[in-house]
Amino acid sequence: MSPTSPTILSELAPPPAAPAPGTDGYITADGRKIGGVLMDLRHITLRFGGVTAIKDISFDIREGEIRAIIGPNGAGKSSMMNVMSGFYVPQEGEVWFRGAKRPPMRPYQVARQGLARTFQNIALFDGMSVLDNIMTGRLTMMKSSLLEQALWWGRAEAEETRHREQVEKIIDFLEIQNIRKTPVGRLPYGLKKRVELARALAAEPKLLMLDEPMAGMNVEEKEDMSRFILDVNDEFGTTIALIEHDMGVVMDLSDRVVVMDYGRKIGDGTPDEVRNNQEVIDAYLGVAHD
Ligand SMILES: Nc1ncnc2c1ncn2[C@@H]1O[C@H](COP(=O)(O)OP(=O)(O)OP(=O)(O)O)[C@@H](O)[C@H]1O
Repeated sequence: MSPTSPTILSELAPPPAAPAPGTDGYITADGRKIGGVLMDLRHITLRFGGVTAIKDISFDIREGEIRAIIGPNGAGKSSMMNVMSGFYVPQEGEVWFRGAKRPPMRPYQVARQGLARTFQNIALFDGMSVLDNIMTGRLTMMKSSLLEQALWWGRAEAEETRHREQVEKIIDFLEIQNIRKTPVGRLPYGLKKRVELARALAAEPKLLMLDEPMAGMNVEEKEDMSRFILDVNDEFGTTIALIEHDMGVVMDLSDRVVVMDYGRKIGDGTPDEVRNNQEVIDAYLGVAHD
């Protein structure tokens, strides 16, 4: 591995113990409970050869929070999400999750710790039904052996029933009952994004990461997706980190916002604090948003 390239799919390592953090939380203006620190990113630096995508950035995400990462194109937002999801291991810095420092581990191991994500470009199986796509979200939770699954035997049968029940709940919650048998390739864009959200939720994550969940959507689809994000947070208590370019959506949904520019962090705070931060206005917002 080159010292100037991030480690991808790095060495297997046992997952650390995951005690819940004990720091104090707070109650939001709309009555939601925000808990202690769930993920803590400390002095993260990520380089691709000569390009420094992330320069010494630190921030945390609290339990129950909706946390946005914003910034202009190329600011390093997706790279940061890839560090959070374990896809890239940064050259410098530490990722702490549920009170423990995370050693280098494969993304599926990170997923087993309670992280799930959606992607900027939809990553679903077009030829498979909505239901089957969502079921793939539970793969990291399946415990029966391949033989048991092939023979539909013992544990496999009980497991499949339990997974199906959970998936059906999510289908109801996201109001996609009527398309559950439809191949994903036939769906309009907004619904595909909703199916991607459903698949991520199927993994029952503690931290759900959404990379541009509204990209390419019309106004109505954005309203629907905003409502679902709020409902997921409220109903399941899922902590949500999202990258989004639509400032109206970001300011409406988020409890706190991190602002990146050229790999640096130039702002971090509540939507009000961020939109009144002069460096953020100069670099990104241009004018303060109402
Ligand atoms: N795999 C890679 N190899 C080399 N350079 C990369 C790689 N991924 C990202 N970069 C570079 O790192 C910088 C940050 O890119 P990144 O995609 O994280 O930004 P972003 O804020 O998510 O941008 P956008 O809003 O356009 O998606 C850019 O200069 C980009 O060209």
